[in-house]
Amino acid sequence: MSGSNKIFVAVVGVGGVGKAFLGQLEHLRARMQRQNVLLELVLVRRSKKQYFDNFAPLDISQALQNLDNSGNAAPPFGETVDTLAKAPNKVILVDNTSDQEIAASYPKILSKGISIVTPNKKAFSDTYDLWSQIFASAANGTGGPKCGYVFHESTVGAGLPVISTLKELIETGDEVTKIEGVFSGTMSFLFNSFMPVGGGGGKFSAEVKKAKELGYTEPDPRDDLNGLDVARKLTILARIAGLKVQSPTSFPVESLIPKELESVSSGDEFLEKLPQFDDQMEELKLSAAKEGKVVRFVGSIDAPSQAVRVGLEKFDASHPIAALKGSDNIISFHTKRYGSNALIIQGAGAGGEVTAMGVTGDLLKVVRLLH
Ligand SMILES: NC(=O)C1=CN([C@@H]2O[C@H](COP(=O)(O)OP(=O)(O)OC[C@H]3O[C@@H](n4cnc5c(N)ncnc54)[C@H](OP(=O)(O)O)[C@@H]3O)[C@@H](O)[C@H]2O)C=CC1
Ligand SMILES: N[C@@H](CC=O)C(=O)O
Ligand code: NA
Repeated sequence: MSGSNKIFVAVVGVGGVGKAFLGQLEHLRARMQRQNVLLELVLVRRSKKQYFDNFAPLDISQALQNLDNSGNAAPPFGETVDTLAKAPNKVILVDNTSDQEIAASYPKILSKGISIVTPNKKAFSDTYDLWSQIFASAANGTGGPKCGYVFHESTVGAGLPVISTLKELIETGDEVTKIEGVFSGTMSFLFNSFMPVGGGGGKFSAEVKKAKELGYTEPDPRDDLNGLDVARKLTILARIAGLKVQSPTSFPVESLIPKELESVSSGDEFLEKLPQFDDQMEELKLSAAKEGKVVRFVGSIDAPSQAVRVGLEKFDASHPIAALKGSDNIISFHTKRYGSNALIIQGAGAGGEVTAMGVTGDLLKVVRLLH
């Protein structure tokens, strides 16, 4: 197989999503090989360790053991990027972390010709300036053919085709007037299980622990409960829709973090103390039940007024949002073309495998663009 048919893959972050991604990479590698494209895993990295053997291909099924047993202390991330930029083949960097510093270096990575696929929301929902720099440095932005490509489907709705759908609506000339729905797998799971239609449900704090165990929450679940994870997703969608949203804190975001726990120092301490506030959530449940309703955590973007909001809302039991199950997201695109019947996307919005699917799908898009 000629060198030009070879593409190097470097994986940073091997938690819930990263592990599932490695499994899917193995499957994709076998498929691509039949099409004469060789995907070679050449680097794996976690927070403190890195395994890299001068671009020698790693056995994907052994990569995690190699990292943990034979990996070296991770060098500064910038050094790793400089090494990857010298690769004899095209490189795709898969960022499966939620690291802000890695996210901030995307423009530099792309301008060195390295492509990026990622579920990390940080870069795309930070300042508008960083957003502009990323797409000014990307071959699928305005950066030119020597730059890398960037795709981030799993930053909204995990593997659900939310970003690709919104882009296609816009690129084919539709006018998006409103985007609304449930954008968090964690929040969906919490309210569906703590406040199900018809009554009952577990303690709120116990459901938060379950959501973490199921791999739905951010590494620190406070990033879900403070509404910021949903605010980041809405910032990303609003920007794709053409709104110059400056940051995920530039519009109203309702937090579910009890005032008394705002200053606790760690996620573990937060989870330990959260049961003390279950009564407050029970009150919320009872007051909605008195009106025959349930509460859900939703978000919306109104394009004409440029209004974005994130928070709790009450719904009748018959509403599709009230009837969601598990970690399901539901996202409605109201557009000129779709008229009074919105285009609706629904399905699991969190979890390792479904999130990795969006990342692997993005990797495939880059592979096709590079060939
Ligand atoms: N889980 C989900 O359902 C979804 C997640 N996402 C996004 O996917 C990303 C990963 O989530 P998830 O897998 O659940 O998170 P995890 O906490 O399970 O895994 C994070 C991984 O990133 C590694 N990591 C953290 N910081 C660094 C760093 N500076 N350098 C190298 N590696 C680092 C961690 O290292 P170590 O192993 O050493 O701790 C770990 O392997 C996040 O951005 C999240 O927002 C998006 C959609 C859905
Ligand atoms: N924590 C997030 C993970 C996916 O983006 C969520 O619960 O939706
Ligand atoms: Na998605």
